[in-house]
Amino acid sequence: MILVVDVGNTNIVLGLYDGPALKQHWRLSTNRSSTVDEYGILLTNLFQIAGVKAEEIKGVILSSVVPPLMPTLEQLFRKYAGHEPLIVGPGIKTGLNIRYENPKEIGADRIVNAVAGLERYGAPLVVVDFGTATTFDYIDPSGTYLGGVIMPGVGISAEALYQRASKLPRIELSKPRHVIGRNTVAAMQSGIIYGYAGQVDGIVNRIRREHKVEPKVVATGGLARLIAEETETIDTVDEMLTLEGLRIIYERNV
Ligand SMILES: Nc1ncnc2c1ncn2[C@@H]1O[C@H](COP(=O)(O)OP(=O)(O)O)[C@@H](O)[C@H]1O
Ligand SMILES: CC(C)(COP(=O)(O)O)[C@@H](O)C(=O)NCCC(=O)O
Ligand SMILES: [K+]
Repeated sequence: MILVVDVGNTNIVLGLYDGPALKQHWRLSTNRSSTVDEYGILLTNLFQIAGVKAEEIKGVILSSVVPPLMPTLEQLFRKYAGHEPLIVGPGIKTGLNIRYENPKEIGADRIVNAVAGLERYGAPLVVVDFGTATTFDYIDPSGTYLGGVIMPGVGISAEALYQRASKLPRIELSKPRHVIGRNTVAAMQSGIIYGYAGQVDGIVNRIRREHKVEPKVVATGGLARLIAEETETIDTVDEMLTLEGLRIIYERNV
């Protein structure tokens, strides 16, 4: 079995693959101050609950967009999973042809999503990842990664309203029944959810026009399902896309 790990700004998602089959997956919060042993306790408990022995793990692959956590995580997998993790970054074979001005600048999660997306859905393709930030990645009809769009995430957008306007509360990210809110919370939920869906459709339609393509559009990330239901342009939600990409990249490097 191999352990795949995606470190985002909000969550660390782990998956355990037996060949191509995802056996288990877990979500931890990304805590920049947790120690190796604190994460180690979590990992050990998760393995124990799932009935997995550390010896069964043949390798670990890690993608991260949180550089300060890297030393802790590298040590974590050395100490608690018995492996030096393969890190998605310079020197690794992804099989993806990239045309970003500076490929080193792209978040590893975006590369991983593009690899899995291309493998599963083909090109042309847009992958939308609803994480702390929302990212769009565009792969042209020839299968080349061209770049994309980064916008404030759904959670960040809601948080900004609460932080900056005295009378606006923190809200639950759920769909209101109507677009016209008749109280503050419903009005804010409408703005965030329906507004966000409109932004996503706006970006995808702009990509279509600028590139004269009809790409397949796949969404992933913590909040994908909530928003995708309200959009007109997202075709599929694939929650495990990032984990799948990590598994594919691992196999391309062993
Ligand atoms: N299964 C879930 N259901 C609902 N919300 C979720 C779920 N997982 C994550 N979220 C929320 O989605 C947001 C983005 O999460 P995630 O995709 O893990 O971000 P990142 O990759 O940046 O760490 C966060 O606000 C998180 O609380
Ligand atoms: C855009 C991101 C912050 C998204 O991260 P996430 O929301 O998954 O935590 C991350 O992919 C990142 O830090 N990217 C570097 C800039 C770039 O991709 O060009
Ligand atoms: K992510």
